[in-house]
Amino acid sequence: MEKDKIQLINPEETVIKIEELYKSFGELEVLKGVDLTVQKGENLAVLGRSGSGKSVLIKILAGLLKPDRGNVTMLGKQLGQLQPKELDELRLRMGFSFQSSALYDGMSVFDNLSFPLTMNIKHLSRKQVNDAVEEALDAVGLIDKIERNPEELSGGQRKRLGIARTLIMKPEIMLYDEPTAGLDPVTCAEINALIVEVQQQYKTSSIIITHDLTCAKNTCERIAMLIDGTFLKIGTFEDVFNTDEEQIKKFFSYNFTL
Ligand SMILES: Nc1ncnc2c1ncn2[C@@H]1O[C@H](COP(=O)(O)OP(=O)(O)OP(=O)(O)O)[C@@H](O)[C@H]1O
Repeated sequence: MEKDKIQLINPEETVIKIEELYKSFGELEVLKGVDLTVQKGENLAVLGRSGSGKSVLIKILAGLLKPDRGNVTMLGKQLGQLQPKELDELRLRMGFSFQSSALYDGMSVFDNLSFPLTMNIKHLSRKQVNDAVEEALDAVGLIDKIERNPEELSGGQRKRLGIARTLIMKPEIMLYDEPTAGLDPVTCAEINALIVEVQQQYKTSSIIITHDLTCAKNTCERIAMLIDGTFLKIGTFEDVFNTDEEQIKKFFSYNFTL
């Protein structure tokens, strides 16, 4: 897959802007002045060692954690200035593919999708709900599983269902936390392809937190390397891969699975 051939929708428009972000837990300084922008239509991977603060960063973007200092602007709204209702409205414009986003195992695949839709958008007709569920399942290649229960699906299919559950709300931003973790190489490749399809079909802009270099290379226009609490290097995969920075070279040498 050749990511550099994808045309960004509007590379001039910034949809995520992170400025001078700090977060500590007691004595532990995790984020120490993080700056980052994501352009409209772009997929950006955040790479970093275990414990470097990737999940903390994505939780701040999702509004689940508050930073100690700094600003996050998403879709033109500054997170720190939003009232709870405004934050909820903003979050409806974002899709989350987190490991913790558990599926409802007691409900069918159809109900797993129709439930969040009808919870968030009132007064939809039965046909509108059916059409939306079918469109989201079609997008992730699970239309034939519509009457199954999630526990009957494989790990990769469950991941797809989780993504469909966010797509049903037509998100403008997608946040993926370790989308390929725990999957075999073939399933990883399928999820990577799906992430790119979502970007193209739904015109999303995304941040993808990952350890998986193949995922970063095949799904993202740019990579941001989180080391010692800041982004040491941001650029194309090749820019980052070919850097002389010792800590980045070490990260790539231990993670080289391409
Ligand atoms: N709520 C919390 N309270 C205290 N410490 C926390 C909390 N959340 C995260 N940390 C600490 O912050 C650091 C960064 O954690 P984080 O989960 O962001 O790492 P990560 O880069 O996502 O790692 P991994 O790749 O292993 O998932 C870790 O040392 C972690 O123990």
